[in-house]
Amino acid sequence: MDIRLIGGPNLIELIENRYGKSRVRLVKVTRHNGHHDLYEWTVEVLLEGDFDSAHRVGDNSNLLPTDTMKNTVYSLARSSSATSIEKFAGELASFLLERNSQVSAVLVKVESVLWKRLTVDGQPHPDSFLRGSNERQVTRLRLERSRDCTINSGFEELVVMKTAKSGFEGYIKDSLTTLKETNDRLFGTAVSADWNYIEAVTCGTDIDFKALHHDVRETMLKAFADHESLSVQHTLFAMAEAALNGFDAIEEIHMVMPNKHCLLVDLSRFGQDNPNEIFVPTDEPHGTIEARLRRE
Ligand SMILES: O=c1[nH]c(=O)c2[nH]c(=O)[nH]c2[nH]1
Repeated sequence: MDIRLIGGPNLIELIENRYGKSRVRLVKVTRHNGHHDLYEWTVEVLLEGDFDSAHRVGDNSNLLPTDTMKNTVYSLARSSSATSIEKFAGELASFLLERNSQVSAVLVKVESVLWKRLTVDGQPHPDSFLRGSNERQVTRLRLERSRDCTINSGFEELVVMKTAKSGFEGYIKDSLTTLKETNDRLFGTAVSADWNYIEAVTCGTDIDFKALHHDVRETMLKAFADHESLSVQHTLFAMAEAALNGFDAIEEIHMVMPNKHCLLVDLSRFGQDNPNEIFVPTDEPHGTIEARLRRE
């Protein structure tokens, strides 16, 4: 079959487009009397709207430069009193919608790395901080001109390990199976979870997003720790189920849990036993377990 087209030019439809600035990084210090607060955020801002003529004929008259969007992030960070990434994302989206009639929707993603206050001589230090881990809080907010708003929040790379109550047995065995069944293995993972807030939360003005995030995370961690795990899939479900049962504010959760294998070292070559004490942690290859859950 000849798949080349013959005939004249076609009418081409621009089905979808958005543009903006990514990886806008900022550190903000809020100087209170007696102590400072520290935030490190990475922001992405994308606009959707009437940009047909820019793509079709190079008419830039409807384009707000992405450079201006970057400046808007910094300027708003200075004037805003938002302490949660959700509030800041909402303010940024509203600001851009109000000033740009050609824009139909604004998408803002904010990632926050975790700076913890240093404890010195048993006391929280007023102005020194510790970068704990690579865990990030993330929010993705979409604000439409109609004022419809969706907020998806969560965390990435929350690294955890269980040294008991984890096994993997009863799986398919075929001619290529080498994995040994076990009812006692290490279960290490870097959890990424994101959840959608219900409309009442998204539109609420006095929602404490930081407290909500903290409580959802704690609930998931407790489920991880307490779970009698028959597989990563089993524990992922238990963690998401605990969050969905614990928080009416959440309607759907998406989770990714890589299985960071720890392989038992064979010490019999040295005449030693190895009762599940010495392992080799491996980065690659790793299992990938992913699911999306919601309340029925
Ligand atoms: O919890 C697990 N789930 C799997 O699907 C799987 N596959 C595998 O090789 N090990 C594991 N562990």
